[in-house]
Amino acid sequence: MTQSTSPSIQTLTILPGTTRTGDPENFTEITIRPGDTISIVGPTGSGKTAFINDIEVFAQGDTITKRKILVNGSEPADDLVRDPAKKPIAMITQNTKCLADLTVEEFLTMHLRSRKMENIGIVDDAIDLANQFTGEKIAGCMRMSSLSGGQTRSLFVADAVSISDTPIILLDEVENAGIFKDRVIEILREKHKAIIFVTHDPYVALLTEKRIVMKGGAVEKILTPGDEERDALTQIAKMDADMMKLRERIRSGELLSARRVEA
Ligand SMILES: Nc1ncnc2c1ncn2[C@@H]1O[C@H](COP(=O)(O)OP(=O)(O)OP(=O)(O)O)[C@@H](O)[C@H]1O
Repeated sequence: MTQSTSPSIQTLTILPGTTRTGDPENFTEITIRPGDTISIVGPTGSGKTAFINDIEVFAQGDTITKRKILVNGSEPADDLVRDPAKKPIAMITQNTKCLADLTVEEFLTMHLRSRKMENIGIVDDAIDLANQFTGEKIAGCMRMSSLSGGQTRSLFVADAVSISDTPIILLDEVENAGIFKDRVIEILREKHKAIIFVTHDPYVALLTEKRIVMKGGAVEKILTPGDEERDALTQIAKMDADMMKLRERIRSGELLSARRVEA
């Protein structure tokens, strides 16, 4: 059987806590559903990581922010919070690194076995999926410890989708890490996963449907731009593609003469 052990999540609700100065946060509730794409933006130190950490630990007024997280409208059951096999949330950060001396295939197979799932092509599916997120090809025979940052994060997102089958994926500032963010968003939306990015990247911010703006440790605004930003998104997609080309040229050792900056 290849059943998911994560429980069915219809809604995840964030209830307000307090700002860094102890005042009540100014929103009623934020509800996240499968398929939602959300970015968390704001200046350095504004509380973005604290916000997704609250989601990751299912805060119950017991973190510095005093927020509460409800699952399907209620306080989450204990096993949902404590049993890693049942946890419906995967968090992938810039610092995600795998020290296991295993091949990619062995690593994924071990994860499958720990979840009592049979490998009927799931490992291959996870590797194929990871390869859709990164331009640096991942093969099953590669050692986990030799993967680049982009490959590792792509594999962990694919692992969260294919093996953990978690309905909610949190990504903390992974934008410069060699992953195709538009593909990640597109595929996770297709697979009906909720994805929440902490980001400083304008392209990611505009690719997501909802934008939560943080300030002083609190949610300052919740934006749902809809069509209003469609033209800006087209322009930013082009700028992002140009920046990627430039990055590749610099990586390959090219000297950028002023004449040839625009590729
Ligand atoms: N509501 C809050 N009440 C009290 N302290 C808070 C609150 N929110 C965040 N903090 C604290 O403020 C500090 C900065 O928060 P955080 O790391 O979440 O910011 P950030 O926006 O992720 O910053 P960066 O962009 O630099 O990663 C942390 O020490 C955090 O614990």
